[in-house]
Amino acid sequence: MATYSRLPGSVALITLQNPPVNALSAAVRQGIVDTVQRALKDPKVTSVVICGQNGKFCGGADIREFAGPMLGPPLVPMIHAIEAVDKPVAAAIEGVALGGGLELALGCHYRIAHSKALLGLPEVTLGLLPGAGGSQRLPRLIGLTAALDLITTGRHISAAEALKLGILDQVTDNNVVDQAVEFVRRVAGQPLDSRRLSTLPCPPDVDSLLDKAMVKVRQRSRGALAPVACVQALMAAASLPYTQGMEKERELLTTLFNSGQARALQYAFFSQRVVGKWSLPSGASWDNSAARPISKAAVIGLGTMGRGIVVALALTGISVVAVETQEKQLAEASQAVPAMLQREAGRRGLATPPGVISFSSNLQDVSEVELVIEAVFEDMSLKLQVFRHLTSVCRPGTLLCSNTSGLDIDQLAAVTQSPGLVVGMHFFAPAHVMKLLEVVYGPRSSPEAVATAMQLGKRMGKVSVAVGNCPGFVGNRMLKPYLEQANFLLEEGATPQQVDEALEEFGFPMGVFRMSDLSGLDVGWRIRKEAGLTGPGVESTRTRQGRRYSPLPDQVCEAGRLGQKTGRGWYQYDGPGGRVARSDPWVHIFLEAYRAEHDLVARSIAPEEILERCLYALINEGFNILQDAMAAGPEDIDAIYVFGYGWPRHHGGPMFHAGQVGLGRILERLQHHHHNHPDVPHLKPSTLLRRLVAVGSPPVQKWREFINKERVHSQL
Ligand SMILES: C[C@H](O)[C@H](C)C(=O)SCCNC(=O)CCNC(=O)[C@H](O)C(C)(C)COP(=O)([O-])OP(=O)([O-])OC[C@H]1O[C@@H](n2cnc3c(N)ncnc32)[C@H](O)[C@@H]1OP(=O)([O-])[O-]
Repeated sequence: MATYSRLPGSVALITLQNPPVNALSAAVRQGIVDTVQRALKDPKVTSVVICGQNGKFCGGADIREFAGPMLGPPLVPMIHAIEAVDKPVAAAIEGVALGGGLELALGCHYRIAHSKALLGLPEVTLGLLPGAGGSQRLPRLIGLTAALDLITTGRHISAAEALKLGILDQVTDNNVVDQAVEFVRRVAGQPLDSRRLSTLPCPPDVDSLLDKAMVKVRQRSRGALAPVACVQALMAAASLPYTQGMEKERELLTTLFNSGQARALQYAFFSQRVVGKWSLPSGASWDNSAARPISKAAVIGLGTMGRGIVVALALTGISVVAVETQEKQLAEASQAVPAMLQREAGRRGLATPPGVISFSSNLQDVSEVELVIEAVFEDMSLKLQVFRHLTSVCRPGTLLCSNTSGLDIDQLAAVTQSPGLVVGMHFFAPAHVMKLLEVVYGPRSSPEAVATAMQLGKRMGKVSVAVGNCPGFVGNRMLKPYLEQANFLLEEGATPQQVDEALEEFGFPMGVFRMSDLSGLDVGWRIRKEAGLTGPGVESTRTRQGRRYSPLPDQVCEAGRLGQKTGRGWYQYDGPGGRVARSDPWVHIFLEAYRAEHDLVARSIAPEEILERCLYALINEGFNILQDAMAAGPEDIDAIYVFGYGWPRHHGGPMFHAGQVGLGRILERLQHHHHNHPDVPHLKPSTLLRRLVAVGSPPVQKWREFINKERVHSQL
């Protein structure tokens, strides 16, 4: 709703009220229509100020309403009515003015903001475009170039930048409502024509800026619809009169609104928030488990991951003891880390946190910290050694966390005096940049330890997801069948390019083989050796441990081809460290020889089959993970894949995508492929998938409830 009050000096104050972000729900829109009418009719009122309750102006349209029919007064005429008012109307912006919230402010004649406010039109991140006049009014106010940047990126800008761009008329450190009231009193009676943005001409697109932008946006968007529609709306603004431009904006918005991509992106928006409300099979959860405050932490092992973790911690202002026992590595890290910290602080517009990192080669120096993150080489015996040492050095009650990407957390906990204080904190490279953090709880991890790690993740600006302790946790456990299917497809006739093209066409930034070359083929090779799947004494057959196995990647590594780091892998590069992948004749000859050696006849494989086998195998493992209660719900899995594995956000995530394709279809295709490949267990449809199809394939938002019910009735 919106309240009305009359302030001394004939100013009407309209306050939006819809916690927590005063989103423009039907009730708020009705409230605005009613209060603006009232201000109009009140002869004693000479000017109007619109503000938001609880220190936030407005977070935009109410995204929760998008799933249902649109009720209440529409936004566009509501904002037109404000613009048409013949008394000055000022928006007093505090906290945020985003999406429809900024569009509402653009309908006002003046905009005053607090210096800490954030502004923007992030609709594109929700698969939409500014649909309440933003795509038509903003370019008229700040020009095409700046409008193009804000609308196609959806980025939030500071009040200082908004003032510089000309969006704001004033920025204040004081009470913004008081400032706005004083401002409108001062301008009352002045002509308003030039303040009505819809009446101003839109600067013409003299340098075909928009055509060039369209080419770039199409390349960058990898199949996402909204960025393209944003440019089309701006093209309308630059070439059509306002009313027709608005017609085009409405048309484009309707198309986007009804697109699966918009639903996927809105689901991703809420998934990112749902995972913060974590719960464990024990019943412990975010709202009944207290996190411990952390002001001093330590990181053990200063390789690539360790250095990134030190920076991520330091950026929160926590003091960090960075420990590395190898002198050479320590020397390099103590050079590199401060520079990384400065760079990252600069990128985030933060001042570099003062002197919060100390370097040491002595594990004794972590005796006073509250939390330790171990990031040494991915070898269980080494990690056990470190944990044994830590449990003797650290003071009682210290949380011990491991950055392992898939080793058994409970085995590490077992060598400590307080297994309840051991959790996994699985970062993704580069650890100070990638948003995802898997917080891994073992059967003995205490709710307090999980709560503390989740809270710390939030402080580092991470999307933290609580997951159960199983081999590969969630992300890497699902990646295994995806990688295996890709290798099997090569055996059967595909090329690395064909597989990668199909996945990149789907929207992945990089296909599986280019990604493997980037992260280094030796990483997987070492894990397969440790699992006894390959290595000296292991027979080179295509069946290992009772299931189909492709020795292809092992043989590529045995040929010294470890990816970008050696300049050769599944592709060739311009020397070690090269970034540009080019098809390599060696690989094609190698594949033909391999098929001949194993009597395999190459066949042509369509992109559809490549997608089905790689993605459905991954999705199927997602269902097994939900069945095993290693993730609380589909949103957890989808947030992991969107923020950690490059799953295209406009497809929502693997589990959401399964719902969009149709669970019946996924089941039928898995059965088809499993029938053709009975020696590949991860193609065998998960019981949970079968159960969901059997009960009519409820929408993804209903799975969490269904799984909990099934678990109670031990159907799973
Ligand atoms: C016509 C028009 O052109 C179009 C079509 C539109 O306008 S489309 C809409 C465009 N607007 C946006 O894209 C802004 C989206 N919101 C945000 O970016 C952030 O929320 C925030 C504003 C920067 C605050 O961040 P935060 O970190 O302080 O808190 P939070 O945890 O994120 O949010 C706190 C709680 O508020 C909920 N929430 C936030 N914004 C919301 C919104 N616009 N609608 C509904 N709920 C919203 C959120 O789900 C969470 O709920 P719960 O989990 O507690 O139940």
